Amino acid sequence: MPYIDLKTNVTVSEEKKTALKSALGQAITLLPGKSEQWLMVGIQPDYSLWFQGSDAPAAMIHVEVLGAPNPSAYENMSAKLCEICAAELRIPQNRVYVCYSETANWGWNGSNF
Ligand SMILES: O=C(O)c1cc2cc(O)c(O)cc2[nH]1
Repeated sequence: MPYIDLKTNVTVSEEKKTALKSALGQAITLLPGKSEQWLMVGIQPDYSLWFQGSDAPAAMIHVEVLGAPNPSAYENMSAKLCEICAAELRIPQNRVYVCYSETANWGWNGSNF
């Protein structure tokens, strides 16, 4: 049950949101045991976001996962997420932060995994 929350100061069309959702659904498979089947995605366009004092196109991505994937998987995931931001949103890869959170306690459908 991963969750990806993408905030960006770029405007994102509905069509592009769908493309992003699908790309993120593929990207999550880079983390062993994770898949789009349990993935929740949030996309927040037009977000007030500054990086290095500039509001040029940028993105902040939070990836939350149950458990603790191998750190090398996070390397691959960061590369892919930055590629997606560049390809889909025209955001330079050096204006994208990716932050990972791991938790042992995750609720769904009235109880915890
Ligand atoms: O995506 C995961 O991390 C995930 C999905 C899933 C489904 C399930 O029934 C479990 O007991 C654990 C679990 N983890």
